[in-house]
Amino acid sequence: MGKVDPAFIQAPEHRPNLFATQAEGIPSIDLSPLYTQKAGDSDSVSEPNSIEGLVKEIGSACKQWGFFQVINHGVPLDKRQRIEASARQFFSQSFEEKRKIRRDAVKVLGYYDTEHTKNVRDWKEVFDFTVEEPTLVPASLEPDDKQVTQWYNQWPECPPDLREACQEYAQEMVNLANKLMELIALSLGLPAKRFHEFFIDQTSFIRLNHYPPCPSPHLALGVGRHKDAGILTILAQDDVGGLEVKRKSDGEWVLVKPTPDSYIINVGDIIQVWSNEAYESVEHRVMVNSKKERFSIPFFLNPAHYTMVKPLEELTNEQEPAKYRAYNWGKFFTTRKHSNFTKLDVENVQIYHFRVSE
Ligand SMILES: O=C(O)CCC(=O)C(=O)O
Ligand SMILES: [Fe+2]
Repeated sequence: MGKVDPAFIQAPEHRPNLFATQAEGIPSIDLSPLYTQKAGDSDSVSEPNSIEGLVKEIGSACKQWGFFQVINHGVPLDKRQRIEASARQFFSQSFEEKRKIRRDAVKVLGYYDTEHTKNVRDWKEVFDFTVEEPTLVPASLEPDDKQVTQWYNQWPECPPDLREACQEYAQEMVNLANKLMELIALSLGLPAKRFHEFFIDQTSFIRLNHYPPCPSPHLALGVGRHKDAGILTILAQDDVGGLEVKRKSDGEWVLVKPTPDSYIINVGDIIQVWSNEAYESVEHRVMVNSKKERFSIPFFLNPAHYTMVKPLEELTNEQEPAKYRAYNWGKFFTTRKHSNFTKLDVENVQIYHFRVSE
């Protein structure tokens, strides 16, 4: 990636303001109440008294921002440092080396540097792997085709410990996601374990992102504006910064300042549908800069391919009817994966296509 190819250039209204002043940022939530419960309770957040405050904080962050940051989250720092170091080593190799595990139309996991968000190319290179090996997904995009296929990860030869670092880290992410989903369930007035079934046969994946320095950071974006399609995202960003969130209160883009050893959490489209819009998935994007490269690692929590996503019955009634028709996650997910890979002339599939008009 040298000179800026026109494929990377954003329309004027979507270009970043590199000099935006620092405004009020996303809430920071301390998860230590989860880990200071009496013995025997440490794996569950179903003990209401000790975590009531935490549930309230999570609920209001989901409502007001759709984004928050967590500290004292219980993920060991050495696991994070190990995957971050492996990611750096992997991306520092030659393109010839990286392309050995390049994604193609059949093998959808692995390395690639040509992702498009809303049909503009992103200034980044990535490595994707799924948490479940193999991951089951629909074999075709055809709505009526019920055949299933398996996705396998592609691991690089070098660095040799990348695979283990990724697998260990993935386990930590699943555990943290489980705890966060219990808190989110409680915040919606649901039983803590309401979302447990959606961890079975999950299609979750992790992406190692590398944003190289860009000669024209005012024209391009590391990732164009978008919402995350899944349930929940847990993001580790390095100390460079660049992630911006569209603030719900006024539509301003605000920078998420890096905090060491914290994770950024955001609600995805599926929580928006399940909660019947009590919580909304919020737009975000990534700025790049001309001097520093940046690394980030999002974990995308996704349900099983056979999940029919629709507003939860407990959260709908005659006064609050379901705002969405049910859609099949597997078809939605594979359609998205396919269309981010191939530049399309039409808009990507979006949840509002399933929105019931009022
Ligand atoms: O790199 C980041 O900070 C965020 C990346 C992101 O939003 C995504 O990959 O969906
Ligand atoms: Fe995202």
